[in-house]
Amino acid sequence: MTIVSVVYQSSRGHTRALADAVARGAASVAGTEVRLVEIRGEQVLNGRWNHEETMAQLAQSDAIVFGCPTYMGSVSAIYKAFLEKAFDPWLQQQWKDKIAAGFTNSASQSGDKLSSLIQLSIFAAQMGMIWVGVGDPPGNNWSGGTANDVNRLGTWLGAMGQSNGDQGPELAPSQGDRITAERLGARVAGITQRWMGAGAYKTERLKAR
Ligand SMILES: Cc1cc2nc3c(=O)[nH]c(=O)nc-3n(C[C@H](O)[C@H](O)[C@H](O)COP(=O)(O)O)c2cc1C
Repeated sequence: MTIVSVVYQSSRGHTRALADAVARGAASVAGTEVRLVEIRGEQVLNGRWNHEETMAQLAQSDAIVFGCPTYMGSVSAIYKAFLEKAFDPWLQQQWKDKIAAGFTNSASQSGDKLSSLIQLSIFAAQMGMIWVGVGDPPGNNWSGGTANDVNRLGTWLGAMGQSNGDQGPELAPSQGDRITAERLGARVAGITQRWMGAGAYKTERLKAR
């Protein structure tokens, strides 16, 4: 079994919906154990995040998928406090060569969400991890497109979700965003199996048009 952890923070539930989708996708790959881990505000004390059980779980993981809402154009403060705790495993290069990926969610179509994915990917690079992006072509970029298209926000560094501020997580993010996150989870799990020598990974190709 390879272990994929999805470690996320969510205040209103939209990012949780994406985390659930990533976990669902990873679990669809046979031989993968998925761990869904929530970073919580009450775990931050005097500006420092800590939760030993979470850190122990992450140390055991072959892949870690990071996700949080975009707040003021960057990762949420609670999540940043968690990222800073990773200075401890960094000292022993504990997460080096684990597979990594990321996702974020915000209210605006852009909302400067890319900034959060850049932040997460730089973090993963600092940790010596191997970053996996979204492997899907863009959707919703033509007259017949809809928010239910796969990769409807046209992003590759990580998965994005857009959630209207007046809708709860039962409605937002869109089905397209959820499917994109699910497919990222499956991609991470498959690549992790190949990386760990535990299984084959078949690259999807598109037919010539
Ligand atoms: C403090 C704060 C800052 C925010 N900053 C942004 C932002 O920069 N861009 C954006 O599009 N939405 C922004 N939002 C909206 C949230 O990203 C959005 O409500 C998101 O769905 C919250 O995710 P959650 O439901 O997982 O908590 C902000 C919300 C809050 C509370």
